Amino acid sequence: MRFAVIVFPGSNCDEDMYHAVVDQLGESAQLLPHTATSLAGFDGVLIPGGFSYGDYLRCGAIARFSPIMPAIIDFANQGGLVLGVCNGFQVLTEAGLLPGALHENTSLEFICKDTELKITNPNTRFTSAYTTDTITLPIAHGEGNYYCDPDTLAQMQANGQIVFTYTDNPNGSVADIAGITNAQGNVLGMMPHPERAVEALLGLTDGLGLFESMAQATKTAL
Ligand SMILES: NC(=O)CC[C@H](N)C(=O)O
Repeated sequence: MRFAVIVFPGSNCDEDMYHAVVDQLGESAQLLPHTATSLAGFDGVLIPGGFSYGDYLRCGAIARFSPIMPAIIDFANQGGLVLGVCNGFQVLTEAGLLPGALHENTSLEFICKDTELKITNPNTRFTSAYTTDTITLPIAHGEGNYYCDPDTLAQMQANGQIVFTYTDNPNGSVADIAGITNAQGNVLGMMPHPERAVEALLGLTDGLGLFESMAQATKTAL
């Protein structure tokens, strides 16, 4: 499987994402600058965390207009797997590829700690490799407070689009939401960082299952 890891000015988890899929998973990947305009030859897109364009206006609001975005939107609309983590999740909501928005944490503080997550939908292209329903991943964000209107929430619940929830909500997210997919299930956004939890040396390994699930889903589909 060949992943594109998108690099915006201000991304700071791009190398971690690359390390996770190449060094830990054994798949191939390429760091792709925000100025690129094509995703030809890639089977999956990883939008990493960070502070794209300095978080000016709102997190992800400027990245959403970068040259690579039309290609990402096309890729997603054709059913390609797209993962956005943290700032990547914010970019995906700004781009309209995922419903809702990320507000400031209710504490108005940047929160950096390990969190326990419940896998609320194990039957997705991002979670199928997990054999447990509870995992621990780190969070590191100032604007992770997920919001959507009640109708959208009900629709997502009915469609199984809520994939991860916090067991102890750290940021005020509606329905304890930590990660969601689009209705088609090929785009996932999540605030916790799976790429920071892929080897014992980092203290956590629960992120690996997510990348394994993506690789399996792509190989099955090919
Ligand atoms: N780690 C991240 O991607 C942080 C995202 C964003 N800059 C925030 O603070 O919410």
